[in-house]
Amino acid sequence: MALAVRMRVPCRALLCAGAQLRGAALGRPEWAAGGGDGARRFASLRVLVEPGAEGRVAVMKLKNPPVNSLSLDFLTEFLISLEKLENDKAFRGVVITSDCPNVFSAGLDLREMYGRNPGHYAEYWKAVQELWLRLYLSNLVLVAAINGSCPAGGCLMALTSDVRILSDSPKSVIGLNETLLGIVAPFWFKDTLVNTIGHRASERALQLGLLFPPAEALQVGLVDHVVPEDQVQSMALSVMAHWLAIPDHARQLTKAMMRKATADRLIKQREADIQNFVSFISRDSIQKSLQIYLEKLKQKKG
Ligand SMILES: CCCCCCCCC/C=C/C(=O)SCCNC(=O)CCNC(=O)[C@H](O)C(C)(C)COP(=O)(O)OP(=O)(O)OC[C@H]1O[C@@H](n2cnc3c(N)ncnc32)[C@H](O)[C@@H]1OP(=O)(O)O
Repeated sequence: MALAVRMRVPCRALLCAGAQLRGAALGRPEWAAGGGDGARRFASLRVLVEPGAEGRVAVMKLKNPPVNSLSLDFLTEFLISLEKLENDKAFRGVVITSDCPNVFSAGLDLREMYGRNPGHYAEYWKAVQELWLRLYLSNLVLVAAINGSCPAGGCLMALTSDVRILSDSPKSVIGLNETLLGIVAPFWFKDTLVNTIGHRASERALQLGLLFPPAEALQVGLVDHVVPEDQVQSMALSVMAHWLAIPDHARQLTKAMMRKATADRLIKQREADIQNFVSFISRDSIQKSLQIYLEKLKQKKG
């Protein structure tokens, strides 16, 4: 039954073209015996996977300092790790969290979208699509333990989870803030948000590029729980236990029923979406906006 609902998306192209070529350089994740409970752990350079609870749950820690920006290499490693977990029948759920202080993920890596060539933009966008499809259609229970700032692509990752727990900290803002950068969230980012908080709230959030502080994120339904910083992971594991009490096949079929139509919209036009992205991001005006935004980030530091 579980096989019937495995919604394998065509990730092979990415994993072959990207990951295998990069594999050696990236320090391909390796399984290693670990933990007295017989659970396994593995690590790559930028993704650390540890057993969470009773060997059924893995905790995936994003470890791409300083801000877990989603570079092409990071995406590739993340996808390899996720596939390992999907293929290991021991695991039924994954908690996704950050190993970088105060930041869950700064979203897409702006350096992948600025000053590169069209071929690079196309490769990068394909990887971003793949990340979304693999997470959104995952058979695993995914819980995002959001322990810091979560803008744009970081928010997209969190939105693909089944449950979101946000730390109660002034740094923990979350939202699709693309318009603040002078860029536009693609339709599948928008669809994911609409599916979570509804049309009107999404319209406002997207146009204004809102980054919601914890109380507001909870109120609008962008996250499900707000807890003190030191309780984010324990809360995630406790919520996970609740979800794992449901038989997998019934939960997976239900998840597929809820999400398939949204995913299919992208699957049916992946190539067109890539071309659209490449021509959009290559525009002089968009490159200028990104340059200004990157400079602002640097100035903030000085
Ligand atoms: C039609 C439709 C078609 C398609 C149209 C196109 C659609 C594109 C969709 C885009 C989705 C995205 O995710 S776009 C990305 C949006 N992301 C953001 O706006 C977040 C920007 N970052 C921040 O706000 C902050 O860095 C934050 C995450 C809060 C952490 O603050 P901190 O004070 O801890 O750290 P900082 O000092 O700011 O940053 C540390 C270093 O990391 C760098 N850095 C920060 N964010 C970065 C990022 N996203 N990519 C690369 N580098 C980043 C900074 O420049 C610094 O570099 P050094 O100075 O060198 O050390």
